[in-house]
Amino acid sequence: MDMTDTAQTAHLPQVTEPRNPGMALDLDWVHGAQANRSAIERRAATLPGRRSVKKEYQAAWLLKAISCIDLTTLAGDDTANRVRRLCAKARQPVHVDLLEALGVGGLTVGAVCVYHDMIAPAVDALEGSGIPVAAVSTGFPAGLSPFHLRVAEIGESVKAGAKEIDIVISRRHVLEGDWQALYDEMKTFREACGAAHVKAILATGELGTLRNVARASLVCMMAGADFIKTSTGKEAVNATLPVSLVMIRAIRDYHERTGYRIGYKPAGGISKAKDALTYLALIKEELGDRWLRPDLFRFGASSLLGDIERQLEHHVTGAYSAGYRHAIA
Ligand SMILES: O=C[C@H](O)COP(=O)(O)O
Repeated sequence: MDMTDTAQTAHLPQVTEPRNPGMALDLDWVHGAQANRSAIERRAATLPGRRSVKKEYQAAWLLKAISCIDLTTLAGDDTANRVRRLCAKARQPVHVDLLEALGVGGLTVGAVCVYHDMIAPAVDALEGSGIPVAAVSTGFPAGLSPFHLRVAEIGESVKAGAKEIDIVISRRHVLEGDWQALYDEMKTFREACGAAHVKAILATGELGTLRNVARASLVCMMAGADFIKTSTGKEAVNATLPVSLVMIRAIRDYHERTGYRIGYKPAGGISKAKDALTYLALIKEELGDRWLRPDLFRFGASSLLGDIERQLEHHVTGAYSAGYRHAIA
C-alpha cells in the first residue's frame, strides 16, 4: 500500500460532512450483521509491521496522527491546573524547534477530552484556538446512573461549552439483544446533544462477541451517532484491531446504504507511534483517504502524543530523548 500521497495532504483544511440525521431502526439489517472472528483476526494480524512507512513519510503520517488525537485526561485526581497544561500541549503538541525543522506550522490536536467538571478550565484555556472540548458523559464509564440524570448530564456539558459529547451506551441492551432499547437510548442522547457532536462509546471489551459489536455499531449509527468509539479506556480490554475492523466495516456499510459518513474513534491503550501508524493504515485501506481527517477520525489517547513527539525528535535529530522530556500534562 502506498501511504505517501495521503501523508502529503496531512494539513489540508478540514472538510465538513453533512451530519448523520439517523434513520428508522432497521432490525432486518441489524440481525443480518455477522462477524467471522477467524477471518477478522487473520486480516487484523496482517496489519502491524508490514505497513511501515519510512523517513519523511513516516514523519508526515505522525503529524497527521497528532491532528487526529483527542488529547485526554480522565482521572479522579484531575485538577484545573493539569487540564490547563494539557490544553497548552493541545495548542502546541510538538516542540516549536521540531516543527520548524519539519517545516510545519499551525498543528494542533483534534480535541481535548475531559470529565464534565473540567470543561470550564479547558474551554478557557483553549479560547481562540479552534480546538473543541469533548466531554465524556452519561455516567461514564459504566453508564449505570439513572437515565434522566444521564440525559441531564449531556445538557449540562453542552451548556458548559463542550462541542463534542462522548456518551457510553448501556451494555446490557446489547447483551440482552434489546436493539430497540439501545436505539431509543442513543436517539435520546443525540437529541440532548443538540448541535454538539455525539460519539457513541460501545465499550467493546464488554459486549461479548464481535457480532454484537457489529450490531451495536449499526444501531448507534441508525439512531444518529456522529462517531462510534471503541472504549472508555477503563474496560479490561480497550481498542483492538479486530474490533476496529468490525466497526469500520459497519461504518462502510452505513455509508454505502445511506450516503452518510460516520466518524471512528479507537480509544484506550493506544500509546505507541507505531500503533497509530497501523490504525491509520487500516482506515486508509478499509475506508479511504476521506476518513483520515479529524472530522471523521480520532484517537482517544492520554499518552500517545508523547511517544509520537519522541519519534519526531528522532527523525529530526537522529537521537531518542528520554520519555519524561515529552510530558503531556
Ligand atoms: O478516550 C480515551 C481513553 O480514556 C484514553 O485511554 P488511554 O489513557 O489508555 O490512552
